[in-house]
Amino acid sequence: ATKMALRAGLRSKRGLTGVAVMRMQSPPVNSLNLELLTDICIALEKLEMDKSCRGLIITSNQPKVFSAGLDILEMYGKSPEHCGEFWKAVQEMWLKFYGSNLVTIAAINGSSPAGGCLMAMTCDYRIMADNPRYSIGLNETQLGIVAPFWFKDTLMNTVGHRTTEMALELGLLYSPAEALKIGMVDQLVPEDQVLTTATEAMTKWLAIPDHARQITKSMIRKPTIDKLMSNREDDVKNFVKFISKDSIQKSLGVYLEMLKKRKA
Ligand SMILES: CCCCCCCC/C=C\CC(=O)SCCNC(=O)CCNC(=O)[C@H](O)C(C)(C)COP(=O)(O)OP(=O)(O)OC[C@H]1O[C@@H](n2cnc3c(N)ncnc32)[C@H](O)[C@@H]1OP(=O)(O)O
Repeated sequence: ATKMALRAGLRSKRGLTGVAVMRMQSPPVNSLNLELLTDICIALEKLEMDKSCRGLIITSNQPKVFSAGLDILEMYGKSPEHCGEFWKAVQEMWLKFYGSNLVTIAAINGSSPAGGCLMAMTCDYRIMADNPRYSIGLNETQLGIVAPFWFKDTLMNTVGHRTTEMALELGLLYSPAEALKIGMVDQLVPEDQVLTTATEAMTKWLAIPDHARQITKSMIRKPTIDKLMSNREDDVKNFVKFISKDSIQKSLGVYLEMLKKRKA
């Protein structure tokens, strides 16, 4: 069953209050299915309304994985209606995180491909475990699918135009060191220090008056958010049309098989 442990009002050794820690706990790999996406959105909505909460750290309770990205099983062999509902939930998660008034920090304690990378990139700051076995990036083309414009925009806003061309067209997954180099993540630390470092970084961000930081964040991100807001329905239709194609379903099937074989 999907579970998401949520601990609001974290009190660290340094006495940091008003910071919630969201720990994704959906075994085995925190793939973003409809249930987990809905849980995350509801939790974030509650925190946004809680006046005592100023910051959110999102991390994983699963070993070795932050999030495996969108749950492929939500897009493979499902009805167009189901795919549409699923895509609305993905949009909702992105809109809520990218437009959040809270300081959001991703404590990336494992691999974070595709939708997992997207989720991390919606945050204000990213700290990743310095483990060369982990990877992060938007690898959609490797699955034979196309990252939609708002995935592309989020990446471009984070790493710039040229790096986005290379990263997206080739579907590159980066090691933590490479991700740091291109600016996909902001800091690398030993695995056991990811959460404490996130808490330290949060202190710095919370030293800025909320209203000034929030208005500045909105000024920078609003055009990207507005672009999806004014195209939400078309984006859902495009997704359903694209994902329902026989050729795309076949690619997803082959990819799922590959994941299973790799394990064997
Ligand atoms: C015009 C508009 C068009 C729009 C087009 C659509 C755009 C879609 C956008 C985004 C797409 C995505 O996010 S797709 C998801 C992409 N994710 C990946 O490619 C990651 C795949 N997973 C891995 O690489 C690895 O699992 C891992 C590195 C994350 C972890 O490795 P580990 O060795 O720890 O675990 P396993 O590989 O053994 O996996 C365990 C178990 O989980 C299944 N699994 C893994 N990832 C997914 C997933 N994303 N969805 C569903 N299921 C997943 C894997 O098959 C194993 O299952 P079994 O135990 O049954 O074998």
